[in-house]
Amino acid sequence: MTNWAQHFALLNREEMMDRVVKDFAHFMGDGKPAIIDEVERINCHHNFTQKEFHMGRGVWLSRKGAIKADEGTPGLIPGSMGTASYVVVGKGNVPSFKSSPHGAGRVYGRNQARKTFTIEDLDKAMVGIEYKRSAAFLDEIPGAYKDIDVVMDDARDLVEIRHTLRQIVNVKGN
Ligand SMILES: Nc1nc2c(ncn2[C@@H]2O[C@H](COP(=O)(O)O)[C@@H](O)[C@H]2O)c(=O)[nH]1
Ligand SMILES: [Mn+2]
Repeated sequence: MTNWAQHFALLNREEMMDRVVKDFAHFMGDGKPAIIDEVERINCHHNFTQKEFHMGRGVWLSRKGAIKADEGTPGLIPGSMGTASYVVVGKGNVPSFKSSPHGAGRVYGRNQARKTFTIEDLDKAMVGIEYKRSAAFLDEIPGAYKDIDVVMDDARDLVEIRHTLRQIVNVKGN
């Protein structure tokens, strides 16, 4: 059942990426879709459990708030709607069970963030980034998350940074 659910989730992520590529090709094209040269796809998930082999034995490993960071495995570590995100490659760190953080992680819980921040705070945090202005996103304001650069520095034994991505547009559903 776990394998089936994981496979279902993988196919969902593939479908989402297919749609992004298709829409991007339309956006870039002049009347007809542009030809997109897709060089690499990083299909990276967090919050899952699977059977793996670690330190000499088979274990059921749950990565909660974590991604797999096996040696050479590409991954994504997002910051927040207003800060940098990282394309990484795993180092296969044994004591961490070949894992790394899945994102910046929260300083404020969702309810706490909604009570602490205002829409004006969100406007200030999102200067220069195109986003859908709504109080519905106050719980995801960049200030509700840890500093991603500190998190990345703490994770230096777990992953190598390949690319640092800067936010231009943020799209969230509400
Ligand atoms: N690049 C973006 N990263 C984001 C955004 N909102 C949250 N985050 C980061 O992702 C992780 C995981 O999110 P979660 O919804 O599973 O908690 C989180 O810790 C943040 O670091 C975003 O809009 N863009
Ligand atoms: Mn999530």
